[in-house]
Amino acid sequence: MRYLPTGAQMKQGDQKTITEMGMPSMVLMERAALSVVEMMESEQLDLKKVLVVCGSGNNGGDGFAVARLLHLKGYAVDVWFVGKESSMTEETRLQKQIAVHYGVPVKERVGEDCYTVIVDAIFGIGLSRQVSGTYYNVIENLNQMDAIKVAVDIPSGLSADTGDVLGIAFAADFTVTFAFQKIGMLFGMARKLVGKLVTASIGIEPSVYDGRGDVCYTYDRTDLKNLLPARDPDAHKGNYGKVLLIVGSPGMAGAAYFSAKAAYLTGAGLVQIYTAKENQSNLQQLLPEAIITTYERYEEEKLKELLEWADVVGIGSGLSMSETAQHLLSTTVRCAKKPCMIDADGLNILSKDRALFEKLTPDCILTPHMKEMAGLCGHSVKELKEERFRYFQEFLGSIPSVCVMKDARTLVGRDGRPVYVNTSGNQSMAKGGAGDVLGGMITGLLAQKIEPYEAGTLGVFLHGLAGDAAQKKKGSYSVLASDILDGIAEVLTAESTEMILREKC
Ligand SMILES: NC(=O)C1=CN([C@@H]2O[C@H](COP(=O)(O)OP(=O)(O)OC[C@H]3O[C@@H](n4cnc5c(N)ncnc54)[C@H](O)[C@@H]3O)[C@@H](O)[C@H]2O)[C@@H](O)CC1
Ligand SMILES: Nc1ncnc2c1ncn2[C@@H]1O[C@H](COP(=O)(O)OP(=O)(O)O)[C@@H](O)[C@H]1O
Ligand SMILES: [K+]
Repeated sequence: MRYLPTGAQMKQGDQKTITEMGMPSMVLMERAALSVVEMMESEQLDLKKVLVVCGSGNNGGDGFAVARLLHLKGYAVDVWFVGKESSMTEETRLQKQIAVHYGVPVKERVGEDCYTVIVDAIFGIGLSRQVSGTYYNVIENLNQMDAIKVAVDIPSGLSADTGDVLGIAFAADFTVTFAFQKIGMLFGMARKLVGKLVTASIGIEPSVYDGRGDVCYTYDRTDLKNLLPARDPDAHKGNYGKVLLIVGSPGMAGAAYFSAKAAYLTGAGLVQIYTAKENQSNLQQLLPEAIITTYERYEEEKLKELLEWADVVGIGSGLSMSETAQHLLSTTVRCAKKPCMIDADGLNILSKDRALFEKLTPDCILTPHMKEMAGLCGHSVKELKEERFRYFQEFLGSIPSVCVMKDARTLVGRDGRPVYVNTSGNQSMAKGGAGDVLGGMITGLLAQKIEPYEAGTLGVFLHGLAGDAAQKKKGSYSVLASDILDGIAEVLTAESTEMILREKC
């Protein structure tokens, strides 16, 4: 698990380390600078002539320290100080003095010199407003220079909170960020402007955020072993849950297939699909492992019997917005009284039926993509993209359920729990059927008695890993939902092989 702080939260982490651990600010800065130099050397950058551009804040202080360390290693370095003397922090003033004492040339302007590497230490997480005036011109100028570009902590001009470009931003080839990747680096233009990212440990420990519900987090592959439910050698299929999937409509057998197969591949014990009669023979051939039950019209008693049978329910993928679909959803939400994943058309129906929306329970998990989310919360997709955290939190405050807001960076949350930000997955997954697979996976995890919030975070993470495995085989263009299904098996096979090896050791 890895925290993803905002700029302000990172500052609190710095301060806590300084005041509570007694770690001097100058030591943190030295370690930050050392990590930048280490990256530049290990990446074998051409350090023939380096320009370090420093602002007046502590980001500039890091820059002066980087320049001094490079100078002492014998590299030719110039510092271009573009900040204001009057607004320098105490640490930066000190770093500037030290650099000057060691003989580092500090310039007020740069002329025609050619540099092989440019280090950007103008603004870090303290950027608080639009970049304008001289700073704008400097960054514009640096972006036009023909050199390898290295950003200290975050490219200057990028918001550490949103990834927005505040006027203009340094376009880095490499960024060395300190202690934690900042949340903004995952969104918007940041993904293009950060370049290759190195997260350097400088003495600020993750424990600075322990117990805080407001700091977002993500998972890495190494977390998987602690997240997956154990498989008991004495188990029978009943141990891993009975899944009822109310999915698919005439012409939408695929959604039923993808979600049911995904539930099985993720570990569910038994999967029953309740779908339109027209899909029966197709589904029986596609997935003989599933029980297929069908309807021609809405039958309340039959549905209630199936809801009684199930341990968990998944509803909505490819369901359509027909009257039958509306009855199916309404009865499920009102009567299921068990964990229930609601996807796709289930969500579209919910956004039009506010009385039903009010019946959502803590056992429900909604999986809207941005357009479905717009329908549910009443904000446009544009607004959601611009202020995704604000509207997501607002929505969580209005429901007792878990919400998985799907996008290139999917968010998972529940009111009162921290927001999970997914960092697995890739652009090859922007294809029809990928969401059906996710819905099935989450339902499969619910069936294994994982709580809805954890089923959401783990399901989304695993789904992305499965997409990454698919992309390795099929590239960024040709991945189909069925390749993501294969990816689930690949990821879980690798993980269970490791589990077996660990048990034997
Ligand atoms: N002890 C610490 O606090 C540590 C800080 N570190 C570095 O310090 C950075 C944060 O330092 P600061 O909080 O001093 O902030 P910054 O160095 O990011 O810059 C803030 C300064 O820029 C000004 N400013 C903000 N936006 C502006 C704009 N658009 N136009 C003009 N001026 C603007 C602010 O008024 C302030 O003077 C981190 O990113 C990191 O590089 C690291 O050395 C680790 C330890
Ligand atoms: N660029 C991307 N990067 C990472 N994940 C992606 C990307 N594009 C799509 N996905 C994932 O693929 C899934 C698509 O879901 P959805 O839009 O509901 O698809 P469908 O309804 O066609 O099945 C979501 O889980 C989303 O997070
Ligand atoms: K910077």
